[in-house]
Amino acid sequence: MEAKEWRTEQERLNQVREKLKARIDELEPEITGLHDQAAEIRRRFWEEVTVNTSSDEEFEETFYTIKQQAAVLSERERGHRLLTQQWKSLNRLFPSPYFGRIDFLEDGLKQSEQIYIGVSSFVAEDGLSFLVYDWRTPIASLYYDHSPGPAAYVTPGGQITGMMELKRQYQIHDGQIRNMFDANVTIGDELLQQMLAKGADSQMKSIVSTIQKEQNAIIRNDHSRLLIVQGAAGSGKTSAALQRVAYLLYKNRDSLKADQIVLFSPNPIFNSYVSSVLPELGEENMQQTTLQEYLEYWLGSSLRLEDAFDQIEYVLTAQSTPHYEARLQGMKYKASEAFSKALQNYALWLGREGMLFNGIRFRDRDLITAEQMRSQFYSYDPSLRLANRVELLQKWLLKELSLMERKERRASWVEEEMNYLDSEQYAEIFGELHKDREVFDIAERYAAVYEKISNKRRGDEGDFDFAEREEDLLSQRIVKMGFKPLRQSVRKLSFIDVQGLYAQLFDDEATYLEKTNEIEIPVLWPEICKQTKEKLDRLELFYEDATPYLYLKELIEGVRTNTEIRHVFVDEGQDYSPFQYEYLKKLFPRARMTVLGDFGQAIFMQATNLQESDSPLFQLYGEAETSLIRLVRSYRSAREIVEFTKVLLSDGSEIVPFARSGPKPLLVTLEGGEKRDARMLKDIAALKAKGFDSIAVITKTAAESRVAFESLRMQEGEALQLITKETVAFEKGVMIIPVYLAKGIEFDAVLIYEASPQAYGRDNERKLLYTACTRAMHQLHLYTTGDWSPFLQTLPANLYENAQ
Ligand SMILES: Nc1ncnc2c1ncn2[C@@H]1O[C@H](COP(=O)(O)OP(=O)(O)OP(=O)(O)O)[C@@H](O)[C@H]1O
Repeated sequence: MEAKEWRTEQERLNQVREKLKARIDELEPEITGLHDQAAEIRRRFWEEVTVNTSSDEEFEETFYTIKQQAAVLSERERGHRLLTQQWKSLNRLFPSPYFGRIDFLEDGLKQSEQIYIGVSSFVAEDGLSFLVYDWRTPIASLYYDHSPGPAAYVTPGGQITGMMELKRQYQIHDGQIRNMFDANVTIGDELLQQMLAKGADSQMKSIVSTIQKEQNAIIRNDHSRLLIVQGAAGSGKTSAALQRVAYLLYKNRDSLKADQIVLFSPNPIFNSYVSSVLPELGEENMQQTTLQEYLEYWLGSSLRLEDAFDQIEYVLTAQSTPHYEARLQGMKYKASEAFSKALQNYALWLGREGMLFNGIRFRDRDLITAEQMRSQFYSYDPSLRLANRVELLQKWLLKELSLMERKERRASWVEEEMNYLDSEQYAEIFGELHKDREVFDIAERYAAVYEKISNKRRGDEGDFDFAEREEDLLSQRIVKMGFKPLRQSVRKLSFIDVQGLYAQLFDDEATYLEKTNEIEIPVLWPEICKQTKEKLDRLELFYEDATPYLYLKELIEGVRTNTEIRHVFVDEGQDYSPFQYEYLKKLFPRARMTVLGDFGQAIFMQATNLQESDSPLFQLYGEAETSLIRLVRSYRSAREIVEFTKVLLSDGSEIVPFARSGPKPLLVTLEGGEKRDARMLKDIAALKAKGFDSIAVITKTAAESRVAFESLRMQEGEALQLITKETVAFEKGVMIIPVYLAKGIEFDAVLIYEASPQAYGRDNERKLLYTACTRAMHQLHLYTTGDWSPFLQTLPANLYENAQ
């Protein structure tokens, strides 16, 4: 580019920075001023108001001055908050105020406008001219969606068309333009090249300056109830999702708060990996959770839930244990739509017969038996939904309990208890009584005044003496305390034996078919029943049972919902079952959903294909409200790695590598584990020397990770981090990690610990190997101490290098 052009741009940059600086300097005293004012108001709050409650008028006066004072305080605080936000965003802009520019001539206008785009907007003192446009403004979408030539963008007022005369990208550091490119086709590959050539980090980075057109469509999708993104490994799904959160927060800033958005992540480590992107963009983080956390929360403490990682560890390591096949069949079946239908039919059956209840017992006596509940339950109108009948039963139980409670006051244990109350309990009850007494006294005074004014004598009920009632009240209190847990458990619906109801499904084949109208069940059903029931008997639940169990619970008890949440994001969406989606939809009835995933990385048994037209996801909200966007360009890995990994997948042909070159993957064969470990340590040292500081040794399972960790450490592998399912964050360096915990994360170099047929031989292990290899950005090594996995043996030899 011409030197003159550079000079002009640098001058403009200097001017913008001067204005930024001036505004920052202007804001600082204002912020301090407001802060001090608010602090002062808080300090002297009570001095400024005179509290006087001697008469109604004084009380009212006091009330209003307090209210007024509180309003002044909150206004100062709000002002302070807003200015601080502004100050922060200006400071974020200062070192690098923008990354892009477009010159756009709108149809019908004579002069084109120069639009500079950065991470937030900056308006000149006149309050009208934008020196920098926020990347989320409607006009900024031109930058991502178009190349120079005819272009259009959509505003709330309609579409604006015109001609893009220039599209330019900048790399600016500390106020200096380091690089400048005029882009023509896509957003300059040069800048993207440079971004992608950088090293991996322990925290994900924002991609605002190089968002690609198809990613922009994900970010700005406003119309779909459900947006599905199927994208190859490294195609920027997670990146686009996080930018989308930032966009939604900006676009709906008056109505949407960050805590109304929830992201379901594959594991806790991923949570920390992505947690810095939004703050980097000046936004607060959304809520982040894992499905496991949610399931545990709703299940409560009555059952211990196996976690998804223990489940996958079982799938990958327990092949030779008895009844493995049955468990696998069970996992698949329990995640299927057929099972969800079966549960719905079961609920209909329960509407007619077979409900199970837990009787209510008190002091070793049956107060209300399960049988009584059952006959009461089935006495209600059978056309009512189960949940409505449960509600009626609950009301009935509470009423019955009140009647019983009243009767219970005369029981002999109550009198005994009164005598044996220890002083603390007595004091507590007496304290309560005292409060009652105050109420009682007021009522007495009121009644007396009323009597005098109306000249009417009150009825007999007012004529008692408080002292006489003390004993009565004491016994009332004692029984009430005894009944409290009973009432609480009725409110929590503990009288429904959900566990028994779920277990009863697994009694035997004939009754299962009868209760559910099912026709086809897994071949090894008897063994599946046995495993499920044994687990339940131990008050535990397999991971695959958790969602069906909660689903059944809700069919019976009614649905629980969270109406606060407006957007649900599900990352690694291929790992959720149709059941789990159904559950999330019910749980968040007011939310839109964005599901991001890659069926090529579906490593859990309950996987859902996201893109097939018969995918159950399309039925979730109906096809009319669902959009599917596919991402096929892979940005993470160097071209040679993408060429290699895409052939690993049987249907990966549509994955397109980004043109960034690196060494071919290296396949290293060694004799024995000791030699392999020694070679790996040597290779790690060499990779570090090349400047790679995020290196992962990826194993198939957690068990293998532990072995690898010990063995490499014994051979002097210094500073290795072992990553387990409990790890919540990681640092750059060398880590040993099972593949299912490395999901969604990336490393400069990846070393596959053992790529033998034993490790990656079965069909479901193909995707596991693919997932592991696609974590590599720049370099990929695979090791074996025997033969190579069949998935590697069939790869064309020109895709990799060999070493001994
Ligand atoms: N438009 C972009 N500009 C710059 N970098 C990008 C862009 N899109 C993606 N990347 C980079 O590519 C890498 C992979 O992105 P990301 O993790 O979002 O992909 P993903 O599709 O979620 O991958 P996976 O399915 O493997 O978890 C990241 O380093 C990300 O920064």
